[in-house]
Amino acid sequence: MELLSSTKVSGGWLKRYRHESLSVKGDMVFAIFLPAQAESANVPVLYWLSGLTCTDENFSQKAGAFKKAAELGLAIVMPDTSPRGTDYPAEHESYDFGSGAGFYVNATVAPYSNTYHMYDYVVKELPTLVEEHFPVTDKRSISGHSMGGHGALICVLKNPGRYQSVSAFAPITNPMQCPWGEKAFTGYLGDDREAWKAWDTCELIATAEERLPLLVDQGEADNFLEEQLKPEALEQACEKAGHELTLRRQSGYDHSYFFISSFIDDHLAHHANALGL
Ligand SMILES: CC(=O)Oc1ccc2c(C)cc(=O)oc2c1
Repeated sequence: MELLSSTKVSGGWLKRYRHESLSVKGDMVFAIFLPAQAESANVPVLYWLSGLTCTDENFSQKAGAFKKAAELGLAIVMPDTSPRGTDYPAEHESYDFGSGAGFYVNATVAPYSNTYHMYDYVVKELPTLVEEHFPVTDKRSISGHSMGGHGALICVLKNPGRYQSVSAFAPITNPMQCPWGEKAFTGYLGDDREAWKAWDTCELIATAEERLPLLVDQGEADNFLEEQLKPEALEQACEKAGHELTLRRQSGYDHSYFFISSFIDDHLAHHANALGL
């Protein structure tokens, strides 16, 4: 692992690293915030999954999360949103597919199937690396925004027992039924829509083995609300399955990090509570 930068913030440290990933067969960059408490004890970790076009840096620079995380004694790990450094067909042509848009799946369609294994990376490889090299416990929570909200929800639903809590900001709740998801799933997973169900929150909710309560914030002035995000689909799936959902429709908020920064403290408190902080 190569340390790229180290910055003191809120009494803790924000560090960025580059490392060689086996899951994506190439270099990946991630950031970790370590609160001051990590100097004397191991602390639990919140994994933050960012949305389309983002890198590890959007959350660290715009969410305003570190003051509260420092108070709580919570580490935050921020991975990138796709493999980098390849040049596959269509990989760099649009903001919603390929580079910056890994969708947290394991691609099965060539050539993306060579390296687009963001699910394995964020669920297994990165936590193993983090828990080996940093003063953290194996108590994990996960959250994310938009494409990353979809990622956080599927990671929890597919891995009972692995996370203590989950939340999301404006998640893509039903990717099988929206343009972003249909494009990404066709490109990464192929034409068989049955295979897509294993990566769709609304499908996974029906058969989940563990039912961690979901905290979701959704801006009512979000331009992507009706066509892409579909919070009502999540409401219906949760209602049908008896899955606890706190869906907060936030008047006037859009899809930006201004929205995230307005409510991130509530999400950190939700995770801290589940993590016993
Ligand atoms: C920094 C920032 O604003 O990030 C951002 C902007 C737009 C989007 C969209 C449209 C989708 C998504 O998944 O993430 C995302 C993130």
